[in-house]
Amino acid sequence: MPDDGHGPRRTADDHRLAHIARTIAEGYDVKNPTPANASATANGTSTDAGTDSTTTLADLERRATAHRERPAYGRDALISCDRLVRIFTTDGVEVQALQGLDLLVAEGELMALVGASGSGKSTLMNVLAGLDVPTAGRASVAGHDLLAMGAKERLRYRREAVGFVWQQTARNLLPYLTGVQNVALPMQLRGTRMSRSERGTRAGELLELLGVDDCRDRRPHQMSGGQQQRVAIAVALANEPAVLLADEPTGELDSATAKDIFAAFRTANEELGTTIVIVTHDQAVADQVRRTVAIRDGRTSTEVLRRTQVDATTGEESVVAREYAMLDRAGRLQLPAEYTEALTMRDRVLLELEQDHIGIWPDDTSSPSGA
Ligand SMILES: Nc1ncnc2c1ncn2[C@@H]1O[C@H](COP(=O)(O)OP(=O)(O)OP(=O)(O)O)[C@@H](O)[C@H]1O
Repeated sequence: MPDDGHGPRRTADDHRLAHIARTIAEGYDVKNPTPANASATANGTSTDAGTDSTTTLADLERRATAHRERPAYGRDALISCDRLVRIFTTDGVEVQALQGLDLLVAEGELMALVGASGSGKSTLMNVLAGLDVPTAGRASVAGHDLLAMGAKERLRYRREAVGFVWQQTARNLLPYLTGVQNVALPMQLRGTRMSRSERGTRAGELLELLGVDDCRDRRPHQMSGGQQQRVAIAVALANEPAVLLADEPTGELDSATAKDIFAAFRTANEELGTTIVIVTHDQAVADQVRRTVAIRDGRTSTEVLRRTQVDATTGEESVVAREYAMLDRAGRLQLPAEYTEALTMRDRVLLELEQDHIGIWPDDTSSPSGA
């Protein structure tokens, strides 16, 4: 570019170049760099749109097109949470219960959510259940935008798209109705064209599927805690929701009963194809699902995936579990506390890109020998 001593003079092409760069930077989410148009530093901050002196106009146009045409985040997922934030304000004090949480759940999954007390699990479940509205971010379930729903759609969403089972058995069932009446009630409230006897038949079938047909004519106080929870699952499934949410459904039960309840969720998942998300503290429950996502400080932090492996020589089956750390769209990675503590990693770490992995070392410049 010619410089006449009054600063660089811009040609028409330069203006076009600058315009395209702006388009990329604007349409392009700086928190969401892709290798094609930005890079992430070790602490997760992103650089600009990645232009340098060798970038040509054609490069920029290609990047702008690629950005426009990239598939939307979570497009194929049944549940999609995109940088979800929920801030509670009580007496002027702010609590960030969800701090940019990302989560995708595919249709037909049965997954567990775990995390320390106060990590944000119930807050997330309340958002997914349509009972609470996030402060920022995006969330959609079965095509419903949870931030944009009006009151009418929200009510319909809660009646038809999701079913929930709470920890407190008493919260799930109406005490003066029998098992079959409890299950038939959501169908009645939904206003389906089913006749009373059709509703009764479907309710009976669900109770049978979940192994509690003997609770048909009993009121909740005549059922055990485990039976109440299985009837509660039938209630939650009454309107064939796309998603079943359960917040500590085995929390009030002994471990043998908890196992039965989990088996009932598995039946619902396998027989009806319902997508199920279960919050649990119970490691035995978490161990029985293919995918367990851990939440830490209002964000998804690690994920355990289990798969069945068959020994080639003996033919024996075993379950192999692998733990993964979540890499968010800004390139941020939350390292497990036990790893960072074991190597006294704090504040800053050294990164090195290898051919098939990234090495992470403690910052040796902060030690006297490295200074
Ligand atoms: N309505 C509310 N008002 C103010 N703060 C809240 C509210 N609900 C939740 N919080 C706060 O948000 C944070 C996350 O709470 P949440 O109930 O989601 O955690 P959790 O992981 O479900 O915990 P637990 O396992 O104990 O149920 C906590 O610090 C909690 O005190």
